[in-house]
Amino acid sequence: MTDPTYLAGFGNQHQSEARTGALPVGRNSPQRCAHGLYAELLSGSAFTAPRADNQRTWLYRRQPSVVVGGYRPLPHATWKSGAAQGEAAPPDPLRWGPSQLDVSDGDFVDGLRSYAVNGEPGVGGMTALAFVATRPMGRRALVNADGEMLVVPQQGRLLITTELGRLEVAPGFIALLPRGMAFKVDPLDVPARGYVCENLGAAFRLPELGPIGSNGLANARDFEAPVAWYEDEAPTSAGAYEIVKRHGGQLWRATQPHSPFNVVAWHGNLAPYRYDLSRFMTINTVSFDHPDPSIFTVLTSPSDTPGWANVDFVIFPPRWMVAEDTFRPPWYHRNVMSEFMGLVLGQYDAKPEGFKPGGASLHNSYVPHGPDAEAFDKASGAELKPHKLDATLAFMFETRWPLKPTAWALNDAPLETTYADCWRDLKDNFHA
Ligand SMILES: O=C(O)Cc1cc(O)ccc1O
Ligand SMILES: [Fe+2]
Repeated sequence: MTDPTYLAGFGNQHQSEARTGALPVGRNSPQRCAHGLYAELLSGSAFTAPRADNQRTWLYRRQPSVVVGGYRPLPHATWKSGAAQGEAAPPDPLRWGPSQLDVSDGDFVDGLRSYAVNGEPGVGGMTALAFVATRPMGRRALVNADGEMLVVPQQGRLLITTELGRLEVAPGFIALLPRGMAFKVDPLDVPARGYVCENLGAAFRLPELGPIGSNGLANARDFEAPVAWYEDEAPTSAGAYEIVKRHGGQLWRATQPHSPFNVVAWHGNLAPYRYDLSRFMTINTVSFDHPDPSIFTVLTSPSDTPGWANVDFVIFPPRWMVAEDTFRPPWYHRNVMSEFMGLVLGQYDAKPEGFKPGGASLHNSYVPHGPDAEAFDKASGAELKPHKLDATLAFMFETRWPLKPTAWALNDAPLETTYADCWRDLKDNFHA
């Protein structure tokens, strides 16, 4: 397929029509919509949320979403969400090798596996997941009524079809799929692999820039929403669609005789996006010391306490290291926030050898961690010339709530049993 076209800008009041005249002018709910369409409102916030946080989109579609059969439970062995679906595990650092690509043939939904969970669906928190997809979802769509889905492809391109249109993403991009909006994720290369953050809290937004000013980090104009697109099929020839719904921390399924991708026109500010992470304007020290990683925040889901994110999406992109008289990799630390990390490509400076693309780590609340012994030795002796960390892309889902690993993560994923050994050779070098 040709790359779909896009509308630029995060949070804008976008509008798009796939048939001329399908969008009503100057009103949302005309007595009769053009082309025989139905008007439907999708809200992302309470009606009375402050204007700056208010999100909603009007959909003009061939049939409304209410035309769907009754839902029945759909078992899923590895997609867990909410602290109640996690396991009690010792407060050790955890690390996994690349998530398995050779799981049995399946689509994006089949291939979702939660590493770690917190919060409660419908209340807040997040889930860190791996996905693998070896086939398209076909006539199957996912609606996550519990949370927004942030997709981080690691291997293989994806075509994501949403009610508002189509997005193509490759490794190095992210896709943001609003809570409650139907979508399907189809691999353009197989197998496709990556990570997902299921955000059960407030919708992701761009972080405040404070003294940075009015530009920088992820710039709003670089986020791309899809243009309207619908499956152009005759009602009689269509065949059933399976709607898989995430609701209350479990899956449900129903069938409907028509495609949910039947929105001919839409307008509003609740939209899916893709974002090319290479557009991130990275800021770092030009003097000394290692800044807090919050300086690399792409998107944040705030909690009700200012500054304490339900989840931050943070990246470690290619960048120049120029700090003088500084230990340049991350410092040793223990944080109240919990850190789930993944690696899209290359090496991560705190663990150049041990952390593999497609792998993951979990440093839970107050679990001590930092550079492995090899990275410490190298960085302590390095000549501090300007140095480009290149061909690398790591990321972190950082959350204020402790994370619980899942049974899959502890028993079936490629969990390393000797991770903590990477710090064993950090000797007592004290000399009085
Ligand atoms: O632990 C990690 O590797 C993530 C991290 C990176 C960094 O530069 C500073 C703090 C931090 O938690
Ligand atoms: Fe950390």
